Amino acid sequence: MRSAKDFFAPLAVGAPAPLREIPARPSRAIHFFDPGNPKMAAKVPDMVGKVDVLLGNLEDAVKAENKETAREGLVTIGQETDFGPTQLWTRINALDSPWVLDDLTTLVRAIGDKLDVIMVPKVQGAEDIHYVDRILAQLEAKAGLDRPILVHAILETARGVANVEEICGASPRMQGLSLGPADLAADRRMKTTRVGGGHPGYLVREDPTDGDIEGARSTHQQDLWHYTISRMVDACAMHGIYPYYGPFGDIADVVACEDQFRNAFLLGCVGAWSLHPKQIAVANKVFSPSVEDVKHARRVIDAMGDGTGAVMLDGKMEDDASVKQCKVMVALAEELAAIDPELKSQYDAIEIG
Ligand SMILES: CC(C)(COP(=O)(O)OP(=O)(O)OC[C@H]1O[C@@H](n2cnc3c(N)ncnc32)[C@H](O)[C@@H]1OP(=O)(O)O)[C@@H](O)C(=O)NCCC(=O)NCCSC(=O)C[C@H](O)C(=O)O
Ligand SMILES: [Mg+2]
Repeated sequence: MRSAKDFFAPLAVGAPAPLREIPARPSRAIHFFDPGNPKMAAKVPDMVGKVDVLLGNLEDAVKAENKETAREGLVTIGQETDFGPTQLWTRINALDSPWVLDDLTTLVRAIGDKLDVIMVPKVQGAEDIHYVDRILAQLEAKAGLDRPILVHAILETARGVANVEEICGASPRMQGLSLGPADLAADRRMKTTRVGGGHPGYLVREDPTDGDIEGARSTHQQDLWHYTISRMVDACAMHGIYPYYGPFGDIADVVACEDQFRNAFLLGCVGAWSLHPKQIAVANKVFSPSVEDVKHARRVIDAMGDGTGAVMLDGKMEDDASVKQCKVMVALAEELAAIDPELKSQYDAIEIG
């Protein structure tokens, strides 16, 4: 068993000290690109400043024969690009794959100073995070880095979901969790064939009228991911890290994508993956509090004075607990306004009278 104090010490001589708090950096869209695909790579410089996170993907969706090209492509992009306010993340190959060791050793040495977060796929338990944690400390020491690279786990196996709390608390490097609905569905033997989103067969039907089971009865599609996202949100909140919805594979259906992202936002997620440039705008919209919500939150905070007691506002009771929710909303709006001038002007224009 480790002492709590062990978490304050680097895991390798010369490695940077672990962080005590994970910074709340805007990450509404984690935009995936294949660094070995010349067309996608060419679009990266223009995306800087327009998306919160650019993620060079090395794992699934990159063909086995292109793994080295993708890794080298990411090194070139990392070295040649000024990322400004945009974070640079990567998704490495799975820990049991033949590529992961080279992914880590190459990337930390070559672009460790640019990499903010390493996303680790198919994390099963704390042992996977401990493995990455120690290797990263050794590589950071060797590369002379002065800040730790953070780690993000994808929850995409039944074992990972069962161990979600210990995964989140396994290292001070843990930045957050994403749902990996496609791999998770396969691992759970769910009978779906999609990458995220709903399914028309997963529904509840209204009770029959007068026992007429053949009569017209409305149905309501349910959210396949509600349970997993809720578990992720609780585990992340408990450990002071951040939950994300993962991919929505139906690129053409931006309407359903927006709905799925919004469900995640309302439940507590801070962002989602974008697989195609058109999904960036969807995520940026959904994961930014609306002007109406920020206005209402500011009115409640204003009406609540020192934040204690109870008041009536627009016929509704507000108290210590509702003001706390409003502060979450306003704090997020302020973080986003700091990097998004358009949002800032919208929020600044709010009059709370
Ligand atoms: C989904 C795609 C294969 C679609 O690509 P394409 O058919 O080329 O789309 P378009 O013709 O509409 O593209 C228009 C132009 O935009 C460029 N493009 C497309 N996608 C991106 C991108 N992500 N970043 C940058 N640029 C992009 C195209 O090259 C076109 O350029 P041009 O011809 O010059 O105009 C493709 O979007 C794609 O591969 N996306 C990424 C897929 C991915 O990363 N998948 C892995 C994540 S999901 C996952 O792993 C599952 C998860 O782990 C789980 O278990 O659930
Ligand atoms: Mg996956």
